[in-house]
Amino acid sequence: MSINIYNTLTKKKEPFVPIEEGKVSMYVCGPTVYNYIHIGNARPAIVFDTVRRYLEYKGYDVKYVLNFTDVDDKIIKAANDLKEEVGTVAQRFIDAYKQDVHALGVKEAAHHPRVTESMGEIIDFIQVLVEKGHAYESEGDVYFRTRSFDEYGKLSHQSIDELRSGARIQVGEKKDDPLDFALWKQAKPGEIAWESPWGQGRPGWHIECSAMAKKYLGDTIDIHAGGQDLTFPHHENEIAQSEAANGTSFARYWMHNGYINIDNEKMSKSLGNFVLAHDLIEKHDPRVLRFFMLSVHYRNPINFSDELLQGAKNSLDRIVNAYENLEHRKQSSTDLDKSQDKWQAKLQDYQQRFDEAMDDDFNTANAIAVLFDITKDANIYLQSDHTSKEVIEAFQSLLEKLLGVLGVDLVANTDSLLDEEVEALIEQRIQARKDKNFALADKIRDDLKDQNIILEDTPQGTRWKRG
Ligand SMILES: Nc1ncnc2c1ncn2[C@@H]1O[C@H](COP(=O)(O)OP(=O)(O)OP(=O)(O)O)[C@@H](O)[C@H]1O
Ligand SMILES: [Zn+2]
Repeated sequence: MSINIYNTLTKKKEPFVPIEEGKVSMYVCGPTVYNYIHIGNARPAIVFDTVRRYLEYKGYDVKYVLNFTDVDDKIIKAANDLKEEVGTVAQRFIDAYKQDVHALGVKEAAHHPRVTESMGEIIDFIQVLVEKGHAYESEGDVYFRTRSFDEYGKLSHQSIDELRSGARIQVGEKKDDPLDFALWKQAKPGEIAWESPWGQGRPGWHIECSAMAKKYLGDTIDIHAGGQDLTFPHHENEIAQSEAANGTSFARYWMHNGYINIDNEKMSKSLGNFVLAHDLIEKHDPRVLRFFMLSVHYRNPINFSDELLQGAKNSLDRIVNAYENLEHRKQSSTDLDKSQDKWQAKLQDYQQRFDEAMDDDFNTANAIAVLFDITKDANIYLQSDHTSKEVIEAFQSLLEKLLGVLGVDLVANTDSLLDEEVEALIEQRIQARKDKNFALADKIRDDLKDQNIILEDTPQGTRWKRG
């Protein structure tokens, strides 16, 4: 059976057919890095990582790209408030993002493009739009001419007339039509800026994703994803820019996750009703947060509460306990068990049911229900007088494999080192080298690498970063 994906573009579940057999290109809109992420921001990171993991489990080679918006109004404001450089603030929160999502079991992306490192591609992209008559300069700004793109509104299923009736030109905007949007913004005095054919300025938000997706994944990508609030205007505008410039379809499947709410209101930085992922991870095993997110279908809203999180913890504990009981029982098990075939067949059936749930638009809630059934059966099996090592191992390896698809390790993840711990290890390594204990120095370097921490020895000393 094929994987069916709910496509926001068609409002239907459609069988997934990649552009190139066996390969999937996936672009996920990443964070604007001016603050720590809250658990709402963690939701797209976790659900689309799970989509990726399932595609990989099904044998696809997935190229996953997630961008960082490292210059925009909010970051500039944060930098001014903190009296720091924009780049310093952005780097701090990129590191924090990587640390948080790594702790949450999110696999590393193939590329993490940043706006400030993609200025050439962004300017070229805007130039093509200007040349093709889809964009115009106005007093140092450049705007996309929305009415030049006939299909504008197709993702959010709104007609251009409906959209226009609600739009107003804001003070300071120099555009012809209220629906036009900025591709390039002239710099205000003293603001961070880049040189362009239209003078000093910086890109608008939407254009970065069109330019970076093209650079890393080509004109047409398989899956484009993000939170539901990005559907309009961000993704609508990405489609307009990319299809107008490239003359071909931009993304075949558009996926959007639902919100994490608090008291039925969207968790957001601006409302101040947020729980930082970082704080939650310090108090709870990060696997619980991941498991909690996946216990609801990704398109449904989640109303966050401590009780729900506790419920997820109890559920995960049940699975982990069964796994550990299997481990204990393994030693006293023999190879002689006549019921072996029956259990092996049952386990195969469970895997099939898990796959069916995931094939149905990545229904992790139903997939987790299958994991509970396996757990229940494992407990029943453990009550038999005679248990077979092979059946025990089959139970364990199925649980490992299927939880692995959900990105949940059966063994607690202790590898999210704090900055101070990394620095202490680096000190130890420096000492080891002074002592000519190169074996220890290399071991520390390798251990850190396993934790996604890269060391760089420079004449000024050892620098480190999260990979
Ligand atoms: N409450 C939420 N539930 C689920 N996803 C969310 C929530 N808030 C933001 N997202 C998603 O998080 C990702 C990161 O977005 P970004 O850093 O731009 O956050 P944001 O939208 O500015 O957050 P906020 O709304 O808190 O200001 C986006 O895909 C966005 O759709
Ligand atoms: Zn985007």
